[in-house]
Amino acid sequence: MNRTGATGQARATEPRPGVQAIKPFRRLWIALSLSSLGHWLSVPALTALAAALTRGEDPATRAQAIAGVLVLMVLPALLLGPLAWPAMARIDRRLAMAAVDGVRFALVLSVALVDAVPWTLAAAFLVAVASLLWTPVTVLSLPGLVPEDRREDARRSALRGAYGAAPVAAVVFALLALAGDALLGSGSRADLPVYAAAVVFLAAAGATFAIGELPARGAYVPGDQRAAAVAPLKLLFQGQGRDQGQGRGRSGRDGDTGQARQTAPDGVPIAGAHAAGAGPAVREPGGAHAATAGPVRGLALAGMVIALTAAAVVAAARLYARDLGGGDAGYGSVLAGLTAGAALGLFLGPRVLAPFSRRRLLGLAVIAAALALVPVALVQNLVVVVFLTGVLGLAAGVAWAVGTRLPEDEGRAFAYLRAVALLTGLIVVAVVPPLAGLIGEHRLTLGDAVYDFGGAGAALLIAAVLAVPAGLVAYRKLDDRAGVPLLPDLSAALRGHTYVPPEEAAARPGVVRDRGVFIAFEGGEGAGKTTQARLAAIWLRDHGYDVVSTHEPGATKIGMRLRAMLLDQETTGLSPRAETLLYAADRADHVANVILPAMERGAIVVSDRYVDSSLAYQGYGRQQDVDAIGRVNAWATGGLVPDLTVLLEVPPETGLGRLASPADRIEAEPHEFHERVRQGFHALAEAHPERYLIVDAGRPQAEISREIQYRIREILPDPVPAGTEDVTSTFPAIKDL
Ligand SMILES: Nc1ncnc2c1ncn2[C@@H]1O[C@H](COP(=O)(O)OP(=O)(O)O)[C@@H](O)[C@H]1O
Ligand SMILES: Cc1cn([C@H]2C[C@H](O)[C@@H](COP(=O)(O)OP(=O)(O)O)O2)c(=O)[nH]c1=O
Repeated sequence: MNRTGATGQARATEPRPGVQAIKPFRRLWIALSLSSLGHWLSVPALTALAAALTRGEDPATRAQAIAGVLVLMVLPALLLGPLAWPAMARIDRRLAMAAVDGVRFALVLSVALVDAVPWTLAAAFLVAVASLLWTPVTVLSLPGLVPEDRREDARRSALRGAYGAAPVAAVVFALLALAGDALLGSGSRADLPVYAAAVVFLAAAGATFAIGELPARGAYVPGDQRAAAVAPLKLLFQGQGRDQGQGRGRSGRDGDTGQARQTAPDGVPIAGAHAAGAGPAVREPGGAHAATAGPVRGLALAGMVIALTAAAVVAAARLYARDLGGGDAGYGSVLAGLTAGAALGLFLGPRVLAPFSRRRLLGLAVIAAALALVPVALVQNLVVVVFLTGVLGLAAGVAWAVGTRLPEDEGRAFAYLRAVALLTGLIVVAVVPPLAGLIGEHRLTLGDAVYDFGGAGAALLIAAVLAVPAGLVAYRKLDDRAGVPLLPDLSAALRGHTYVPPEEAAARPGVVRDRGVFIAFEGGEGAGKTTQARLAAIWLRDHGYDVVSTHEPGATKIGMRLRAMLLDQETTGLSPRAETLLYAADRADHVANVILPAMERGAIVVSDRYVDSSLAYQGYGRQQDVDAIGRVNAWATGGLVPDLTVLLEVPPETGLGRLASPADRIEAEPHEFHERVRQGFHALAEAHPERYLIVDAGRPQAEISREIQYRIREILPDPVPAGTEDVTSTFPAIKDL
């Protein structure tokens, strides 16, 4: 923590007003969030109504009614998801969504009035179909509402609205059930939450209508939203391995975005956080290729376990809460525990144990979710069950966030994980309630001890018995640090660094990590790297540090010759691999002859560009294998990773517009190239927020350098007294170099 009370990226965007300040976006956000709230509320409301309508019937009929509602609410995402995209591109989205939410209002209201199971089931299906439309509406509308450099923030904010509505809905449902019980007698008004869901949909329709400025149509390029519109069943049928094989070369359109996607409540992705590109910290040779069968199967198993545990809880919750004496309020509380835990897990996932292997973390989170299901099934106390489902949700949320960002899968991990999870979820919600009904209630007597258990608890236990070994196998298959003991690895990660087994450390004499500090400045052309690197160096020197300012390419004698070859417009036909190796050669020389000697004597090294430039330009920009480039560079540098990388972000047109001198070979690349580079840098930084500072470099130089000074102070050997930046920010801004 620092004086601004935030870390990394949060601080970087702090001085800017939130994306919610953009009025049309705020209106879209409100409408989307209300609509999501209606969706999430209608899940327990319709399930509880189905349960109430079959109250007098045998347990099997009851279980089928509950399973029916849940199955019909999952089915559309599995079958119809991709169809929503072209549909939403062609019509007036604002009016369509207002109408759709109006229809959902009428549907849900009619369910409460008709009071019949078949109509409840039909409405559940139709409500879920309508939910599919919101994601394409949001994604397709953003370009018209939000400037390009805020779009990522906007997507994330939309995601938070859509996901965050789930725990809110569960709490609202529980409160309504409680209120219904208190005011009208126990269990008498199962339709109260249904009316509430109808009202929320009506409000959503009104809010959608009020958006006003939503761009009417257009902005749909079939190729662009390709990953978002993948048909889950097709993906499963074809198999991830084949898809990956096709995508690996990052050639053509296939690997162009490098984005992972996240879902809205309907399970359809909102193009979301970038896939975490392999940063320079690629240290584990085994972890780089996911195209091999083991990790793919591991990912599939992980998706199955996440869905198995979470869907089992959702499916059993109504019956289980009743068995534990909690009724609908208890049902809502269990769902609230699960969804709040999951929301927290999704938020923490990318941040948790940052130096720890992501694949190991995914495996561990999956095992944790599976293990949490055991006490959920066995403990006969509703309060404890709510708490434990929160733990389960947390583990599942972390697993989901980590699994969908696995860099090696080139953005496909999300679509695949989602497809596996949807199918598993569908099967689980179809099977668990009938299984619970089939098992029925039993009493175990062991001596004096009596243990009552209901079918729901037993069904959950069966799910746990399946999930735990599946989780263990998933961990085994995902583990990219097999042979590295888990406990020291975890404890090193808790202390903020990556565990290096003693043998490996001995074999890496070149890397000096306990002396000196290494800071890299990265970003696109004209972002201000040179300016800010120099300002930072001046500031550090002013505080008595031994500072070595350096840059890439061309900081050594050989490097200068390589630089001339690399940047000369006359150099034509240089193959991307040769270009990569020349930059890596320059870097190897740079590390060996400039950076390491400086660090050995305890200096602070400030470098204008480092490994990330190769990952972003040669990897993302030239659409080469980012992992392979990471490995080449890890070898070239002996694994030296900066303590801090300052990423200066500006749209390419702004940065290129700042440059006065004629374009060099790389600057002369087309706009799409520079856009890919920018996205690449962003993905790299997002993958390791703990050692990046992302700065909006469109602001005045002094403001930027102050922000950088705050962050650098955190990693300096001796703290620079707070307040010095106020003095040093008056440094004359360094003009062009
Ligand atoms: N924050 C800023 N706002 C406006 N212009 C800037 C800013 N930072 C740097 N510049 C100017 O932009 C140009 C490129 O800056 P430079 O530091 O050389 O970028 P880079 O090293 O990233 O290519 C220079 O003329 C510099 O004075
Ligand atoms: C270090 C590095 C630079 N580059 C490119 C980016 C720049 O266009 C060029 C470096 O030129 P330079 O004149 O140093 O540009 P800048 O002031 O923007 O840093 O080389 C790579 O493509 N890969 C790399 O690994």
